[in-house]
Amino acid sequence: NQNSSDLFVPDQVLKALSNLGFRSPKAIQALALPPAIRDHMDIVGAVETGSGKMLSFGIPMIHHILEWKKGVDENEGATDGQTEPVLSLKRPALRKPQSRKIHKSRGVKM
Ligand SMILES: Nc1ncnc2c1ncn2[C@@H]1O[C@H](COP(=O)(O)OP(=O)(O)OP(=O)(O)O)[C@@H](O)[C@H]1O
Repeated sequence: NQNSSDLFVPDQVLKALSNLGFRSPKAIQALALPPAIRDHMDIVGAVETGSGKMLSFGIPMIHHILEWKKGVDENEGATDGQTEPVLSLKRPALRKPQSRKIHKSRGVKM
């Protein structure tokens, strides 16, 4: 099993995942996370239901939001000329417990 720390997942997200009992990535996550997080690539992945797709795109989204937030904080709150991330999930995805818990632990409003 590949360790989650090899996947370029931010430390605070790793901690949140560990608190949820997620200690090693599912196959789709191990494949999708490095190119999505490190290389900012767009990914198309097809695996059967329940294989872990949600966090394959959810974790890179959180990573990009944290990067954006860091930029805003460093500019003392100024957002001029910056793009604000908008997270839009369909209802079934929002109902998933890992969505709520990860966002809550990072203080991101949903
Ligand atoms: N790395 C992980 N370790 C342990 N459990 C995980 C991990 N990633 C996801 N899970 C759990 O596996 C289950 C299925 O994951 P998920 O909902 O992301 O699959 P999915 O492929 O998005 O499914 P669907 O196609 O139905 O949307 C969930 O209960 C989720 O909490």
